[in-house]
Amino acid sequence: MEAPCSPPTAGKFVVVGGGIAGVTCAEQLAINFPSEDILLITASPVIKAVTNFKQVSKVLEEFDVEEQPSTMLENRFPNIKVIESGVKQLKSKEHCVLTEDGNQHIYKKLCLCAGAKPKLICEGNPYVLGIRDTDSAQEFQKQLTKAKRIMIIGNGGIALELVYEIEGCEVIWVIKDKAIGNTFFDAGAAEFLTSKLIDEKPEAKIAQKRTRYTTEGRKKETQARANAGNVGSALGPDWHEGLDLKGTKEFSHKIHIETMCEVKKIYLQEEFRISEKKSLTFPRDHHDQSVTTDKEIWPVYVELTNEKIYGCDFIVSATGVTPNTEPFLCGNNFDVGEDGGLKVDDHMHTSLPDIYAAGDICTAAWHPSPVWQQMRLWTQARQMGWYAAKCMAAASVGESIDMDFSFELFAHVTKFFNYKVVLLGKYNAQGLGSNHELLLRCTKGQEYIKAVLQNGRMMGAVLIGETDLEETFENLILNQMNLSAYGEDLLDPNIDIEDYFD
Ligand SMILES: Cc1cc2nc3c(=O)[nH]c(=O)nc-3n(C[C@H](O)[C@H](O)[C@H](O)COP(=O)(O)OP(=O)(O)OC[C@H]3O[C@@H](n4cnc5c(N)ncnc54)[C@H](O)[C@@H]3O)c2cc1C
Ligand SMILES: NC(=O)C1=CN([C@@H]2O[C@H](COP(=O)(O)OP(=O)(O)OC[C@H]3O[C@@H](n4cnc5c(N)ncnc54)[C@H](O)[C@@H]3O)[C@@H](O)[C@H]2O)C=CC1
Repeated sequence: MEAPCSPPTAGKFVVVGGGIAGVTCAEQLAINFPSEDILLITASPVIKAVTNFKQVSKVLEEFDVEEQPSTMLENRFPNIKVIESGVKQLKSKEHCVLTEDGNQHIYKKLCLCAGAKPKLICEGNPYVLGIRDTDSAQEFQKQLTKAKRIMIIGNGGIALELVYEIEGCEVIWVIKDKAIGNTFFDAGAAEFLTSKLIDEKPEAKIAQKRTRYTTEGRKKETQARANAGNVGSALGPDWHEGLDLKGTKEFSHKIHIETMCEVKKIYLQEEFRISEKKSLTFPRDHHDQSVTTDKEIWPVYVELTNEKIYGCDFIVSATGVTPNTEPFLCGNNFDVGEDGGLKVDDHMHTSLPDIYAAGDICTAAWHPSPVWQQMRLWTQARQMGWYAAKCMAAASVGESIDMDFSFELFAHVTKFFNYKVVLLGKYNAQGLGSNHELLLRCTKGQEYIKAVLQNGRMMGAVLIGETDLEETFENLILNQMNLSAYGEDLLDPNIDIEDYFD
């Protein structure tokens, strides 16, 4: 039996989670309350720090991410104390969290930033891998060095990055949709990108550029993980640049895409032999020789809903994430979103008193701006962590603050297939129904530009390549100017639209 928590008189600001959301929140609290101790409780001793933060435009931001030992955070902010232990229980009525190391911590205000974990298609199958943190990425790399063929399930960010990066191994990519990259792109953008996948060898890998992983403290981390059974922080931009993603063979892309289907059944080798079913060879095109033969015996076989069966060395389930809410739910009556996240209002407050949440763990349940939506991304984890701290600080002195400007417009800048990709607002016309029009400009191998308009106003955009249009488009979406008079001139390459609107 645990000792009961004492009443919340001497409570601190407590933040749970050492990812971008938790660290940003703790840092902001430390700045707001320099004479108070801020407690950051995290299951792993390495924390994620945002460095080289750059506000590229009003809402677009870029930054590097560093994995650092938690002592570095304590050195930078002497009033932050990091506790390296997983939270195993929350007693919200008593304002208290219990950690794996047997201690309890009283809070006056708590922010839960425990992130999310991969939502695997077949939990517990040793041949199904998910990628989330440094350890799972390294495990994937290790398996890949022995692999001749793998299967990737899913059509979001991780799958897109992997299919482009993996070399020397056959990849069967299974997607539910007609076109690749459904979480980020429509069919037009997908076609633009697919040509890059098929026509071209991947560019030479540049040295690890943006995410720097320190090795200090890793032994300790493994130990903490073994005790707590928790995952580390999520990887982020350029996570694969430090990994050599090579299979056993010497060739670049060998990808076969199975569209509009899902996994029906996974067979282990012996199970498959007994079933007497037949598996397919890797589909080869006219100028291509398959490197695997009909005679291969695979450790695992996958039957798809289109009845095709392929054998492979292992399967990557890149099928989204589930918020890490488990240790916090028992005995606490949180409102939980359909996606399993803790619902938060426009002040990042959950449904329980004095408990806030930010980053991948939460579900934005406020009435959003017409051109913003939640996506579980690095940038939103930072923005939410920062804003949650501001709200906690204001509430603790009886004040309230306005919603941060970053929630006015969805803005994401990333890289796919070595192209710069900028997504703004309702970039895929999400929720706009049929009442919208699209303006497109595409130069094969160079750029793909799509503007989404509704009633003459720009609602979103996809910019692939070095288009230099992000700031102008951001302004056009924010100011909701009526663009009807400009028609297709808006994307005419001979018109300098920056001058047009300045
Ligand atoms: C492979 C990969 C690539 C990605 N690439 C991009 C990208 O290019 N751009 C982008 O914007 N986003 C990207 N993302 C998404 C991005 O990484 C996440 O949205 C973001 O990092 C979430 O931050 P977070 O702080 O909410 O959670 P996390 O980073 O998951 O941090 C959660 C923290 O909570 C701790 N924790 C968990 N449970 C407990 C507990 N019970 N007690 C105490 N501590 C606990 C964990 O140890 C961890 O420190 C990528 C994700 C992955 C997996
Ligand atoms: N460059 C970037 O911005 C990147 C962002 N990320 C983020 O990291 C997180 C994890 O990435 P992903 O796992 O790729 O998630 P995701 O949410 O981006 O994509 C999940 C994909 O899996 C598919 N899917 C879901 N269930 C399925 C099933 N049972 N069978 C087949 N397909 C299924 C969905 O249709 C979707 O295409 C996400 O929040 C993502 O946004 C990841 C990599 C890169």
